[in-house]
Amino acid sequence: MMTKVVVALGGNALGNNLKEQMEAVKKTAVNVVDLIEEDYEVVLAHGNGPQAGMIKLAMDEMTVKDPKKYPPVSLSVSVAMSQTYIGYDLQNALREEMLSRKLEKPVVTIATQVEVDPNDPAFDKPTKPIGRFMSKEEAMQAAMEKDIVVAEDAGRGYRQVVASPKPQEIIEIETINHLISANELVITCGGGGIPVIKGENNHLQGVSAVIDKDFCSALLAETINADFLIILTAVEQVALNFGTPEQKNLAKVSPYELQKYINQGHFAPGSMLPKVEAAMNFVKQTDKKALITSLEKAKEGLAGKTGTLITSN
Ligand SMILES: Nc1ncnc2c1ncn2[C@@H]1O[C@H](COP(=O)(O)OP(=O)(O)O)[C@@H](O)[C@H]1O
Ligand SMILES: NC(=O)OP(=O)(O)O
Repeated sequence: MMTKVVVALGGNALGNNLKEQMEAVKKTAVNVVDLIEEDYEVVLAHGNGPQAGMIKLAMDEMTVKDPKKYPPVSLSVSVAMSQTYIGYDLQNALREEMLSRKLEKPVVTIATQVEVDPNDPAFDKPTKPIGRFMSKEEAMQAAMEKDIVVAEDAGRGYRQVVASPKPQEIIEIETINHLISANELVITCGGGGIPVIKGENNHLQGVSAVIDKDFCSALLAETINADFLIILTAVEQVALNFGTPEQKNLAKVSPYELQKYINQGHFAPGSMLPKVEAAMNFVKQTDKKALITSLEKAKEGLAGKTGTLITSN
């Protein structure tokens, strides 16, 4: 039996704009195809914060200029656009990398909708950073002029923040399972999925939110019965006292210990916190393993040589 792994790609795997993304996905493809060559059954998910924010901002600016010609585009549609645009680049880079290694594996991006609870308290408190980073002054001006909420993002500058409800159910799960069984490389749950609520007559209504891709990847991993959830980001290991002289990297940690470290405030909200919470919840729910490491170290991490392994054993 192959080991099934859900790989969640972070911002550094995709870059912040079209040009950066085109370059970044080439390196991402090399690292992902390395795992496929090692006989892992890989299912890919990815973030979309910079991209969804960029698309929404561009659409809003057009609407302000000429609302008749350019009617407003909702955030859920911007998320849908970001899924396809990122999936398109990733899909192409993966296809090219696999063919260069004589691997014949079809690769497909699924426009994935994810149900959220309309009563999720997250709708009343925007926390998810999207779009580009701004200075404090720029952010305050944007908040006044564009009717958006802004907040400081983990010590890295200011960004727009939007509601981020928890993912409840992946609508296209049957298709995802079907394509995995058919040995396809599936890209799904991009940007945490298009957030929808169930309406009347089977209608799925998009809602104004961006789901956290780490939580959605954990739900995906649990739902498809994955053996491993791998969250790839810009750091090789999760750390205590991150960025201080007392920094201590974690190699192996139990959900119980992680909860203790979360309570002690070691992980920045909006950056490392959702990753450790998603990994911890997956391990608690399934008794399987999760790994947090960098894109470049994914293969070594799976071989137990680096990264932060979250396991109950
Ligand atoms: N305790 C911590 N240990 C390691 N990294 C941390 C910690 N707290 C915050 N970080 C920061 O969180 C970043 C990952 O979050 P982010 O960049 O938002 O994720 P993504 O890769 O999904 O875009 C790391 O690159 C690091 O700078
Ligand atoms: N949707 C989401 O979590 O995107 P980022 O990983 O880019 O923040």
